This record gives sequence, C-alpha cells and structure tokens, in this order.
Amino acid sequence: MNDPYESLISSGNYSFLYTPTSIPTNETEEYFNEEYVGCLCTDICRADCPCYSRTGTIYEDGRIVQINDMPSYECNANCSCASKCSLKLVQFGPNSNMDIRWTEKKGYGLFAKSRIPKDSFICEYAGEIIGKNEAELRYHNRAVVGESNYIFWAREHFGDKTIETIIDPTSIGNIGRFANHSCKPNCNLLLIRIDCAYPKVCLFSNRIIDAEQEITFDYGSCESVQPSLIENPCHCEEANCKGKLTEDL
Ligand SMILES: C[S@@+](CC[C@H](N)C(=O)[O-])C[C@H]1O[C@@H](n2cnc3c(N)ncnc32)[C@H](O)[C@@H]1O
Repeated sequence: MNDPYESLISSGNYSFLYTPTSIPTNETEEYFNEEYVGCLCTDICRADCPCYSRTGTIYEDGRIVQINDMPSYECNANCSCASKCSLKLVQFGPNSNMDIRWTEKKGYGLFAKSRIPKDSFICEYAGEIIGKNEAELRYHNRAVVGESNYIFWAREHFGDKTIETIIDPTSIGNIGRFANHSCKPNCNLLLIRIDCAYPKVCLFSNRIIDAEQEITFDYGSCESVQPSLIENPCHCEEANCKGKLTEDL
C-alpha cells in the first residue's frame, strides 16, 4: 500500500500512533486472519470472475463506476488477475493530495490540496478493530471527561444476521480520523472487504471536491448508532445543518 501520510503524522504534534490500515486487538484477532479464495483470472476480472460476481462495487480508472446493493469485495493476494484489475483500488492506499489543517470550530480537519473527482477513493477510516464491550467502555471513558469521540460503529445486515465492525482510531489510526462531520457531506462511506472478514471503512467522494475544500462525511451514516452521552453543536455551516453533532461515529 502506498501511504504518504505516515511521515506527516509521525513528525507532527499528534497524540496517536500511525497505522495505514485497521488492525485487530486480542479480542478481535480471531477473525482477522480469515483469508478469501482468489480468482483464477489471467488479466482484468470480468463478469465471469467469482470476485466480480460477488461484489457490489466495480472501479474503472480509480473511481467507482458501478455500485449495487451487495457487500463489496476487492480482489486479494490469492487472486491471479492483473495487478491493476478493476476490483482493486482501496488496497493501493489513500488519495495523496490531502492535508490536515486546524479549523476554527471543529479542531483539526482533512482538506483537499487539489481537485478530487467524484466517486474517488479518499482514504480508509483506520484504527483498532475492537469488540462491543470495549467500545462502550472506551466511549464512556472519553465522554465523561468531555473528550471527542473517534469510535466508528458500523452495522451490516445480511438476511436476519447483523455484523458489527467497530473501529477506534483514538490511539492508533490514520489520516481518516481527521475527517469531520457535515450535514451535507462530500463523501460517503463504503465497507469493503479485501483480505479478511472485517471490512475496511472507506471514504469515497460523492461529488467533485475542489482544492482547499474540507473533506467530510455524515457521522450518522452507515447505521453507526450509539447512545449519545454528550451534546456537541455541529459547526458544518451547511444550510440543512441539524445543529447538533451526533457523537455517534
Ligand atoms: C473523528 S474526530 C474529527 C477530527 C477532530 N476534529 C480532531 O481534531 O481530531 C470527531 C470530533 O471532531 C469534532 N467535530 C467533527 N465534526 C464536527 C462538526 N461538524 N462540528 C463540530 N465539531 C465537529 C468533534 O469534537 C468530534 O467529536
């Protein structure tokens, strides 16, 4: 993975360790090493490829061109297809034209240094993958001392089964942890599986993002619901702003 942000963050005055992608804790590592069977394609994967037919997301030239209401997978290390097949994008790393800047009312934020096309991969929201009890404890401990919440709680429904993936980038994370909330966000979240059963929580642009614009997503999306312990005003300054920040990443 090509990730240009490790040195930016390691040399800055930030209080967390860097990881380019999400990592397990003792509690979650059991499912982390589950591998997916690879395809036998010899070039670019097409409709007859098993990876192609099971994924909801297809890319072309680094952007999403097709998205269906199905779980999303990329080709993985066990696949024999071309290194740049249309089912590989997130695994090559984040958009390299972003910067962390201090904002007036929201703390740090993530900004585009140059124009980013619609449907582009921005970055993973990476951190420790933790269990439910640990998430509730960490969330509570930070909330009672008035600290910002970084824990993201994703729920996916497969028939009558619900799978939860909880990411905490508070102490170990990547550039995604600087993305602020907006009530009119320019990014959506997609859960993409590559090489293990836990999905990567990924930000994709939902419109053109011009240079100098802040990169945002909706903290209330992806069914990330947690009981709110603190009420923070939202400072996204959009016309449709709900006024309150859902501290329910
Ligand atoms: C995932 S962090 C985002 C990065 C954070 N601003 C920082 O300095 O590290 C989430 C926290 O950022 C702040 N935040 C994010 N979006 C905001 C918004 N629209 N209005 C006010 N505060 C916001 C809140 O303190 C929230 O708990």
